[in-house]
Amino acid sequence: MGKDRETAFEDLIEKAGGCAVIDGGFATQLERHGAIFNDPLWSALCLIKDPDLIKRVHLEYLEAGADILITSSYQATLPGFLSRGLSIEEGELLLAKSVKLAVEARDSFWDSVERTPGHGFNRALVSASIGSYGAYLADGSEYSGCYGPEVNLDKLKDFHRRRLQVLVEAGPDLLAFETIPNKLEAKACVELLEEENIKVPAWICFSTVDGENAPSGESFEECLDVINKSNRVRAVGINCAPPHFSESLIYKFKELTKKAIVVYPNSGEVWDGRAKRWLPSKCFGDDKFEFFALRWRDAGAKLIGGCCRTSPSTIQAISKALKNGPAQRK
Ligand SMILES: C[S+](C)CC[C@H](N)C(=O)O
Ligand SMILES: N[C@@H](CCS)C(=O)O
Ligand SMILES: [Zn+2]
Repeated sequence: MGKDRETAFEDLIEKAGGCAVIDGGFATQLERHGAIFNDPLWSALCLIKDPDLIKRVHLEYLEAGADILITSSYQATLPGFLSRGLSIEEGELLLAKSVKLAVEARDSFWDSVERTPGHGFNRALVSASIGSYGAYLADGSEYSGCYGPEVNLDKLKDFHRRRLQVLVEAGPDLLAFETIPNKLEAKACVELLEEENIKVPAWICFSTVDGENAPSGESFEECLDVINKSNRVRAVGINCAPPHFSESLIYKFKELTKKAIVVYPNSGEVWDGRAKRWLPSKCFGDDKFEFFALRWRDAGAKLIGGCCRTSPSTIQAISKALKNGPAQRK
């Protein structure tokens, strides 16, 4: 990996004025366009059924001002694809395709704005999503951290290994481990990055349900201890948790790590893993995200975006708050 690629992450944060904007809920936006994910593959179904829609949603987030696109691979796994009758080769092609679609969207968007004076956009980076084991289980355990006694470190590493290799081979700028719910899985990710000699900069994000600890009940102090040992992890934070938890967690993480801090909360709604639906609960709108984004930046976050149930308009509100938004092209 060349020097430019190694520093692309830090360079982007600097170019963005000290705080880069991540995109918003990806599955959410696919669903708004009519995709249906009542399925163990959840949004990865779209990689099979409607890849053009994936590209369209990436473009919508770029238009909204996202500096970083997260790929559609959150729940795309080889065992998941195999259980649908696909071959290993077909599954690997779909994983690579998730990166390709985001890179194509980024490149075509950048081609279209690059020469417009004062456009206000940055050339976005593509972060390959690696959802937790709990996401694959599709039983809500990315929010409980309860993987059961038979799941050990080796099992988690085996689960993540081949997908990680295929995604890295496809050439993303970054890696996004998302909704990690316990220390064991954080350790598996860290060890895997080392064992596989992964040079692509990674972030690791935890979910939380109490706003203080990982969903497993383990403290972030012990979780971050594991992560701080790795130079391959460049940022750490929280995703898909209610936004009102973010500020105090940024302060907590600042005490626990020197790594860049990343937050991309959901809307505040709660996922019912059994019923596979979002429960109506306290929900924060775009105006609140605009307000919160400044507080998160002031608290020290370097990457800010949205997760489930947020949309391009949420990202536009965040971008407006953090950098006066991109010039509107419409
Ligand atoms: C981030 S959650 C809403 C993703 C969906 C979940 N893993 C499931 O399949 O039920
Ligand atoms: N990147 C995924 C995260 C789900 S928690 C998405 O936005 O759909
Ligand atoms: Zn989410």
